[in-house]
Amino acid sequence: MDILELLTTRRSCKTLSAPAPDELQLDTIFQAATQVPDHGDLKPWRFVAIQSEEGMQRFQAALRETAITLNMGEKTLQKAERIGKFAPLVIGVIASPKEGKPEWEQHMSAACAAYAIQLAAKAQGFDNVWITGLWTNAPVLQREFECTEKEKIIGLIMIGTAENASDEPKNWDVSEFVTNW
Ligand SMILES: Cc1cc2nc3c(=O)[nH]c(=O)nc-3n(C[C@H](O)[C@H](O)[C@H](O)COP(=O)(O)O)c2cc1C
Repeated sequence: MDILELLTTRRSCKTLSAPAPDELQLDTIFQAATQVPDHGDLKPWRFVAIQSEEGMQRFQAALRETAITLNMGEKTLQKAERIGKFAPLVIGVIASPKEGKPEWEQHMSAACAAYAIQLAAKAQGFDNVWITGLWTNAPVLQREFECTEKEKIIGLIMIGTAENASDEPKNWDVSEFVTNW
């Protein structure tokens, strides 16, 4: 896919099934993720790739535990089950700030890595969506991802093959967002 076409038409997808990227495609995704702007070359990110049966079970158990611990009722528990089976590949993106540059800059860099994951997956024919919510904020997944106090899970990128056609590109009138000097 042409890169400008990708950038100007990309949409998220929330109905994902197998296949997921293979090992080589996944490696390309991580090459893209680590090619992002990075002030001070601090590499303020790390990733957890969840795709094995055992990994998926661990992920599902963490979501279930989150819903139970937060005591948010049956609906949340059902949501946990749904998200646990959402996609054949989940990449947890963790902002991992280092000493040397402002923390907010490093979080931005990690966010760029998350977006690069989305783009590199899409460029190889795989749809995806970036989610967060109570799952990434609650302590259970932070414990499972072995996050330090400074680290933050900034996204779960759910990746797979779209079950439905992509949504239309947004085609905004960009003058709404742009001031010309
Ligand atoms: C940091 C971040 C967190 C997000 N968290 C969620 C989420 O928890 N649940 C959700 O449905 N969408 C979430 N989204 C939005 C989706 O990833 C997606 O952008 C949205 O559904 C719009 O689709 P589009 O990307 O095709 O415009 C999040 C986006 C970002 C950037």
